[in-house]
Amino acid sequence: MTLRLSGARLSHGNGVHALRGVDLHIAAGERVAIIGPSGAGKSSLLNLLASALQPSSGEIQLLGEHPWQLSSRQRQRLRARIGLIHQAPPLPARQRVVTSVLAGKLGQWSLGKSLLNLLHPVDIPGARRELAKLDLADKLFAQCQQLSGGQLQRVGIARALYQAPELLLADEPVSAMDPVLAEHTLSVLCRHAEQHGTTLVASLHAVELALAHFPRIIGLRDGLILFDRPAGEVDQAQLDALYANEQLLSPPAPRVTLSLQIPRC
Ligand SMILES: Nc1ncnc2c1ncn2[C@@H]1O[C@H](COP(=O)(O)OP(=O)(O)OP(=O)(O)O)[C@@H](O)[C@H]1O
Repeated sequence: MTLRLSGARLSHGNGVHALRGVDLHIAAGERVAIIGPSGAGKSSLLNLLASALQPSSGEIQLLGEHPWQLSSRQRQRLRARIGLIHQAPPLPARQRVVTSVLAGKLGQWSLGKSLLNLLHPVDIPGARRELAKLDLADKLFAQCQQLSGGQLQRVGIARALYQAPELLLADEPVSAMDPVLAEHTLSVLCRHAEQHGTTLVASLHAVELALAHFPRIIGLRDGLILFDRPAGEVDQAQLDALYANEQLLSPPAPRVTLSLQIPRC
């Protein structure tokens, strides 16, 4: 079993209840997309699963551990087994891409090797290999500040691929990419997960990409799971209910092409 949430609630510092009692079980090797309207709690859920945030109440089990019952050192070791891809990767502006990618293994390397890596990249071929999968090998020695938003997202993904974690979490990983790159990048992520037996959980605004690439879809709304079903069973009525927005005059629920609902990897 990879992860389990029981009655998980999360309130942010300002009192906003981002998650209001989530029960969830995801088995090892599953690929799951989380969809839902803005503010539904998708990022909050992923941060909970990354053990970056502690639930206000309820239980969480990750990779067979109870993260908040561990010492901080043990929790650090658990986090080294989890990769979190951010929508806007927090990479130092002047850092070289090669160093950013290799930093994916900092949690697994000794202090000596980590420090050495800051002075001179210790595995340039490894970084080049992951960047090449994302068509970014030519940026190996560029500074992060020289990259576009979509290129930065791919550096963040290359870093997570290099880390090769057991659990890979991705928060809107392709939001800054054009449709062709987004499609390619999700294929790379899914193929990596399949080949390594990695559990992959990604939040996505592009419903058609979620349906096309992920066998299981979770619809989140107002901090609660509205539906949790195989991609092939998600229908337009469920999507309409998920994205209904009474505040807008004409709610534009996404219309999806059902022919895209075949998982490709
Ligand atoms: N750090 C924070 N402090 C206070 N409130 C927060 C914080 N992060 C998120 N929230 C609130 O928690 C709720 C859920 O936010 P979250 O970012 O998890 O939603 P989301 O589904 O990822 O949204 P989006 O699709 O727009 O990224 C929102 O009401 C948001 O305003």
